Formats: sequence, structure tokens, C-alpha cells
Amino acid sequence: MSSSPTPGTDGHAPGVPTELYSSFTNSVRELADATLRSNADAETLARAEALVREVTATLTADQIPGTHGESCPQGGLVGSWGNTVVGLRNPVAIPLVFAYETDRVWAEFTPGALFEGPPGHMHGGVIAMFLDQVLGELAVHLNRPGLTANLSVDYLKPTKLNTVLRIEAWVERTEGFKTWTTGTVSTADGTVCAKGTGLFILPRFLREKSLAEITEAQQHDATTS
Ligand SMILES: CCCCC/C=C\C/C=C\C/C=C\C/C=C/CCCC(=O)SCCNC(=O)CCNC(=O)[C@H](O)C(C)(C)COP(=O)(O)OP(=O)(O)OC[C@H]1O[C@@H](n2cnc3c(N)ncnc32)[C@H](O)[C@@H]1OP(=O)(O)O
Repeated sequence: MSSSPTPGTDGHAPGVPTELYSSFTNSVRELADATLRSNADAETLARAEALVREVTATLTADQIPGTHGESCPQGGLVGSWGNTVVGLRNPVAIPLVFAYETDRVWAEFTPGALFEGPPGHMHGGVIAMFLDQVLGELAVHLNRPGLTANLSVDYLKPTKLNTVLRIEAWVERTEGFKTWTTGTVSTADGTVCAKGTGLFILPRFLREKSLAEITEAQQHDATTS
């Protein structure tokens, strides 16, 4: 079975619109939730497994090597397709869709059973991962991209699954190539469930580059801002 060396110049396989990637990936997210919560009997599960394995074989017949970030080092839409929190083509992502304001980034989302830690509640590691993303998105949004050097989370209340949550971030302070951002995960009534702070540092090898070069190097989807 062949594997394509890289996607086309815009990252799409011939004739595939972004909407199809998006709707297909959503269908796989639904499959993951169905897999987790199905009460199907043994015969039904065995039939479903055969079908899923057939679909998997169809998809793996033609794949990019490695990751989307590696295949599209210039970043942009395709580079962010694989991101585990916001990736349009990543079935593991929710995906979060951020709104960008002058000094703030936020998103609303409703995590389901796939994100469980304590019974009925969101896993703390997943909360930290989502906070990392929103804190880093803000740094990028402010044209101060960086890698997470430090992330600290206070878990203030258990975070219920299957309720609308708001995640947002704002900047705390900046110093040269360092950016400290703070963010929260809260419920619709404003209760803060978790609060995180992050330090984002532009890596040494990028510090000498221009902002335009850095923007190209980062794996950020400029089209979402
Ligand atoms: C692979 C390259 C990609 C390049 C892209 C660049 C930026 C854009 C990135 C992402 C944007 C995309 C979407 C945004 C949302 C995403 C959020 C998720 C982000 C992540 O998921 S990201 C993965 C996890 N993250 C890492 O994988 C980092 C591993 N790590 C390193 O890559 C280095 O460790 C680094 C770069 C952190 C520093 O390395 P370095 O060589 O530049 O630092 P250096 O030693 O020169 O120190 C310079 C000054 O920073 C101080 N300093 C250093 N480290 C510190 C620390 N931990 N705490 C407090 N202060 C610290 C020193 O004390 C000194 O301070 P002073 O100048 O005052 O003396």
C-alpha cells in the first residue's frame, strides 16, 4: 500500500474540501463516544469491530507519513489539523474553537464521557491540556508565540461533564521573549472550576528571527484568528 509523501500544496488530497474532513472527523468522534457507551451485545460488537477494521484498512491505504505538523512545516491551517485540542482532523480533539478579542481568547465547549476522570467529571490532565492550549493561543494571538516552559493549575471545583464550560485566557505580564498568561475554566453561572497560569518562551533558535519568520514556523492556524 502506498503512502503519499506530503499533502498537496494546500494540504488537501485531490478534491477533498475542508468541510468533508471536518464532518468525517466529527463522525469518528461520535464513533468514539458510541464505542465508549454502547450497550450492544457480543454479536453486534463483533460485527461493528469488523466494519471498523474495514474502514481503518481503507483509510490507512493512503496516508501522510508522520504528523500534519511535520508534513506542513509552514504551519497554517494544515499544520494545526493534528493539534490534540483544536485539530480539525484530529478525532481526539473536541475541537475547541476559539474567539479572539483584543487581549483575550475564549471558547465554549461541552465535554462528554470521553473526557472523564472522577465519575461524571472532567479529567484533571485534560483540563490542564485545554488550559495549556488557550494560554498558548493567547500568546500567539498577541504576536508573542512561545513554547510552554511552565504550566501551573489550581483545581478549585470538580468540573462536571455534559455541561457548557467556558475557557478563557488573558495576559498577566510580558518580559522580552517571555509571556505569562492566566486562564480559567468556568461554568455558565460563572463558577471557576480551574485556574491556570503559563509561561511561554520563544525558543532560543527562534529569537533571532523576524516575527514573520516565527509566524511561519509556529504550528498556528492563522485562519481561526
Ligand atoms: C519545536 C519548535 C516550534 C517552534 C514554534 C514556536 C512557538 C509557537 C508554539 C506554539 C504555538 C501554537 C499554538 C499555541 C497553542 C499551543 C499551546 C501548547 C504549547 C505546547 O504544548 S509547547 C510543548 C511543551 N513545551 C515544550 O516542549 C518546551 C520544552 N522546553 C524548551 O524547548 C525550552 O526549555 C524553552 C524553549 C522553554 C526554553 O529554552 P531556551 O533555550 O529558549 O531557554 P534559555 O535556557 O535560553 O533561557 C531563556 C530564559 O528563560 C528562562 N527559562 C527557561 N526555561 C524556564 C522555565 N521552565 N521556567 C522559568 N524560566 C525558564 C531562563 O531562566 C532564561 O531567563 P533569563 O533570560 O531571565 O536568564
